Amino acid sequence: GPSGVGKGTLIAKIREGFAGRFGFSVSHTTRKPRPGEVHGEAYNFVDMETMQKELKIPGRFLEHATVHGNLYGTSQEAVEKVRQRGQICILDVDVQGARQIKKIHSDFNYLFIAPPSVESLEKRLRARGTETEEKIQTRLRNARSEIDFYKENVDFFNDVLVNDDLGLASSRALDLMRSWYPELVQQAMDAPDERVLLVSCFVMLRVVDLGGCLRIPTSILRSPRFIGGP
Ligand SMILES: Nc1ncnc2c1ncn2[C@@H]1O[C@H](COP(=O)(O)OP(=O)(O)OP(=O)(O)O)[C@@H](O)[C@H]1O
Repeated sequence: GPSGVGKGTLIAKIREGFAGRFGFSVSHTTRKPRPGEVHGEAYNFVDMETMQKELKIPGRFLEHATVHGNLYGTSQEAVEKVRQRGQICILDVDVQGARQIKKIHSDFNYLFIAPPSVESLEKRLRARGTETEEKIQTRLRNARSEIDFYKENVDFFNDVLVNDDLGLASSRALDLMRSWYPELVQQAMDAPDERVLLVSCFVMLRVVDLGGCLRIPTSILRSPRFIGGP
């Protein structure tokens, strides 16, 4: 999706929603870090000369693009690192990047994040306060062409998500991940639940009570949760 549509925000929500199950591949970029962005976490920040050299190495990058005068790229190594940790890899790329990756990996899932309108996108870019007026205008022009690509190539994407209300969009994103990766649902069902905790409490209370140190009222012990009775 276009710059400022909320890709980073929604990726964070997905990763929070399925703790440890999704990994974010770290892209390379020649753009300058924004305040608070850490090298190797937000991006691998490199200079133009280094990036151009690395792009010439066959198989080093899955995709690369020049966006707003800066080079961005996803290395094969970044994706492999995430997979080796047993995580589902999320790639945060623009439409140009997605088109290159799809030539190699048609088996990946492609999600287009759309703004409710170009006007709302403009508001968000301004509110984020990270761009100059000139950059905002360039990003809006690019956004219009990305939205046009989506409209003309709906089948390119496995799905589209309109990032309107953040709470609703996040919950739709989580539902979509559950439908794409059913193992996420299975793992949640396999996780220990409160019944295990209750049984442990019961066993502990019984042991303590047998020692005569604790008097548990019989009304509690007879409650249906305390299966063993007094
Ligand atoms: N649903 C939403 N409603 C209002 N504001 C939002 C919503 N989603 C994200 N934002 C805000 O919009 C701004 C842009 O979001 P974000 O940085 O996640 O976009 P992005 O698509 O990752 O942009 P870029 O590609 O430029 O990195 C941020 O300030 C974010 O807090």
